[in-house]
Amino acid sequence: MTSAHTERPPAVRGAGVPSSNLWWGLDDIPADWGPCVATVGVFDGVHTGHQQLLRTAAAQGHQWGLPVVLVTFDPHPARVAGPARDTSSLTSPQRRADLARESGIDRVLVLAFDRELAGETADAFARRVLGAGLRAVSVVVGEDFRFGHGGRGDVALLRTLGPELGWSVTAAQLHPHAGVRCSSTGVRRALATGDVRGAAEMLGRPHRLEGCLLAACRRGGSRLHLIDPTAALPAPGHYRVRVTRPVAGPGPLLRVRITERGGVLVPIAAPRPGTGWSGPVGLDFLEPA
Ligand SMILES: Cc1cc2nc3c(=O)[nH]c(=O)nc-3n(C[C@H](O)[C@H](O)[C@H](O)COP(=O)(O)O)c2cc1C
Ligand SMILES: Nc1ncnc2c1ncn2[C@@H]1O[C@H](COP(=O)(O)OP(=O)(O)OP(=O)(O)O)[C@@H](O)[C@H]1O
Repeated sequence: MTSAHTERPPAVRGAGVPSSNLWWGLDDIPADWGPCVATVGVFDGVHTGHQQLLRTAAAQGHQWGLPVVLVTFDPHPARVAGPARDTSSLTSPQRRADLARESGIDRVLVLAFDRELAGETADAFARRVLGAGLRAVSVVVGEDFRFGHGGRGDVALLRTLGPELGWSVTAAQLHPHAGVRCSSTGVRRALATGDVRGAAEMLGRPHRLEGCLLAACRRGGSRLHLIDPTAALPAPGHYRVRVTRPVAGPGPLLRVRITERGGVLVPIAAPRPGTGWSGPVGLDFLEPA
């Protein structure tokens, strides 16, 4: 049996108010849960393609009077299985859940992606998670969705299992950006070249880095201590960012520097405990500066 729990974060993480719509594993699902509409995938970017898919799932839930659940994985499956590739994080599970909620998702189930889960067959995963766990009556995924050991599960398998497990399948068309499928990979590539505007176009919002400000550099500036050390950094250089804080919301525009060594230097004094600046901040990357 695959371990159901991924690591629960401390009470406050990220620059947003902690999400209350998260389940950290199958054990968190209430015993009387179901039926529901379910969608599955990493959804790291929650980019415009994902948003379109999520709105399709949300519209179905609305029409049928059912809650909509997004099943996601942490860490990114490609850190555990398959060929090595850039899996730097565009969102934390908490932020993913906040963004998913904006597209009409009611609950987010985070599954710890470990070697054991990577070894589970698509058939077994569908039965255990979508069937027994969520009691899904509708599964909504992109038409190229793959899952299960070796990525062998697909839309056709979900459709084959439908009559037995009681769900219908919607395979959503893939939303393009500049003529190619909008993808988290595309967003990571844009950030890696410093194209934060292009990344924002694909995301439908600026890319955000979340962290705490530390007094660690000269001339009164601060260093951003990233909450997630695997967060996707824009290429070294200067950028105009909007600072956001929990509850207080959008703050000032600043010019920050990403160093060659992956430091994030912010030209404001580090906060003192008890000031409005203490606690986590988010930097929304608007444009090169
Ligand atoms: C039960 C399970 C087993 C998986 N095993 C593998 C694997 O062996 N190799 C691999 O590259 N990906 C594996 N994956 C990851 C999937 O290929 C895919 O990345 C994941 O389902 C998320 O879909 P998405 O990338 O479309 O968001 C597995 C996924 C699941 C749910
Ligand atoms: N452009 C898109 N339009 C609609 N649905 C999409 C799009 N891209 C991905 N999806 C769907 O969203 C779900 C999550 O996909 P996934 O997280 O793998 O997206 P991705 O952006 O391609 O990620 P990566 O680039 O890291 O592989 C899957 O069901 C997938 O089919």
